[in-house]
Amino acid sequence: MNRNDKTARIAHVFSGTFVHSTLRAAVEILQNCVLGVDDKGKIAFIENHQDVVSLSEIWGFETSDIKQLGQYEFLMPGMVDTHIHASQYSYTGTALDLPLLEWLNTYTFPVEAKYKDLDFANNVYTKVVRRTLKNGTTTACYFATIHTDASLLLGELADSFGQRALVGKVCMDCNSAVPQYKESPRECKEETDRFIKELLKKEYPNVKPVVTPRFAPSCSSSLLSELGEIANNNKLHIQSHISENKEEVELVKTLFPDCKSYTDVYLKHNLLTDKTVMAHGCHLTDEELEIFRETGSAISHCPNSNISICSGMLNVRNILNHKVKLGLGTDVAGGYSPSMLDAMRRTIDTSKALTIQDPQHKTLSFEEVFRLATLGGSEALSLDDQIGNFVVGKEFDALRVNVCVPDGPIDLFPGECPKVILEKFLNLGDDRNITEVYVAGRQVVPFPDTK
Ligand SMILES: Nc1nc2[nH]cnc2c(=O)[nH]1
Ligand SMILES: [Zn+2]
Repeated sequence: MNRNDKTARIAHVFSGTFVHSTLRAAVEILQNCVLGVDDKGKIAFIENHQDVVSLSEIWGFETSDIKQLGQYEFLMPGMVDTHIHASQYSYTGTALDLPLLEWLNTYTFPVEAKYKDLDFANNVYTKVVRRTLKNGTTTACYFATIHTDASLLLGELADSFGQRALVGKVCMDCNSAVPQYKESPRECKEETDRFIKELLKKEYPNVKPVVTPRFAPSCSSSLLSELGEIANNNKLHIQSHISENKEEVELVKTLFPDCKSYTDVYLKHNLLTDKTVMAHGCHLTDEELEIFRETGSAISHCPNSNISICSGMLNVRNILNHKVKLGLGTDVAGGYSPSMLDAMRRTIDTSKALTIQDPQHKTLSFEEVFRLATLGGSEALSLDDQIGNFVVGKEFDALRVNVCVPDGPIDLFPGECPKVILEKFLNLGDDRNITEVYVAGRQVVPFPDTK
C-alpha cells in the first residue's frame, strides 16, 4: 500500500466489484475492493475496502468522493477491437451475400473510394467512433482508406472523443477490378510517410499510426518491402489480413510463387514483428503458426466476419496451444456488428461449431473469451504494458457495467453470484448496460453532449 509517486493526485476512487483477467486467471472477481485512479489516468491502487480510511490518508482523497458501485454493478477493463474498418461502417449490416474477393470488388472498394470527400469521411468516422465507444470499445485498431487526409481526420476524431486508437492509412498499389481505387507505388510511399509524420506531429496521447498494407493481393512486392522498412525504421505497428478465405490463399500462391506460404510473403518483406497484427488467419498451417510465435506477431480473430462472408472457422484453441498472441475483432463491415460483446459471442459460437464437428475439440469458455476481448487484445496490439487489466501503473481504461438498468435486456433472479451476473452480461447485455466508459482515466461515455 506504499505510495511511491508523491506528485500524482487522485482523480477517481471506485468501491465495489471489479472483474478482470490476469495471466493466471481468465476471470478474477475482486469484491469489496477500492480502486484509485490518479490525475494522469493511471491506476494508483487496488486494495481491500477495509483499508479505505488509511488509503484516503495516504493518497489524500475524501471518502465522501468515493463512487460506490451498486449490487448489480461492476467495473471491467475496456474492450479492445483489434480489427475494424472505420471506412466500412456506413454499410454495416448489409452486403453479406458474397465471398471475400467478390465482396471487396462489389461493395468495399467502391465505398472506400468515396473518402476523398472529407464531409463524407467526417460523417461516417464520427458515427463509428461514437458507436464503438458507447459499446465499450476503449481501444480500436482501425483501417481507414488510401486517403491520407481522411485517415488523419479519423485520428483527430478518435482523439477528440477520447478513444485509444491505432489508425491505418490503407496502402494498395494493385487493383485491377476497381482501378480508380489504388495509388501508384510512389504515392503509396510518400503518402504513408506524410500520414505517419503528420499524425505523430499532433502528439495525441492515445492515438498512433499503424502501417497498413491492405493484404498481399493488393500490394506489389516492392510496396510490401517499402512498408516493412518504414515500420521497422520507426518502430511502428503493422496490420494487414492473412489467410481469410481459401480462394485468397490460392491467389497469393500464384502472385508470390517464390514464397513458401502466405505467412512467408509477409515474413520475406519484414512485416512480421512483435507489433504486427494480422486479421483472420483461418487457413494458416501449424508451420505458419510457428512463424507467428517466433516473430511475436498476433492474430485478430473476427468470427462474425468469418461466418458472414463464409470465409472459414478459425480454431482459436489451436492458436492458443501454439502460444500465438490472439485478440478479437469486429471486422466491420465483413462483420455486421460493431460490438465486441458480439465478437465474444460469435467466438464461442464458432468454437462450439468446431466441437460439433469434432467432439475432441475443447470448446472455449466464456471466461477465456472475456480474456481475449480485454487482456488478449492488449497483448495482440503489444499494449499490455499499458492496458488490458486492472494492475497498478496501467492506464485506467474501464467500463462501468450495470446489469440491472431499467428496461434493460437482462433479468436477474435471487441468489445469482457475480460470475453468473458476468456471464449474463456477456451473453445478453448491450450498450444500455455500459453506463460509463473511461479511457486513460477520462470519462468519455456518456458523451459530453448528452449528459
Ligand atoms: N474482411 C476483409 N478482408 C479483407 N482483405 C483485404 N481487404 C479486406 C477487407 O476490407 N475486409
Ligand atoms: Zn478486415
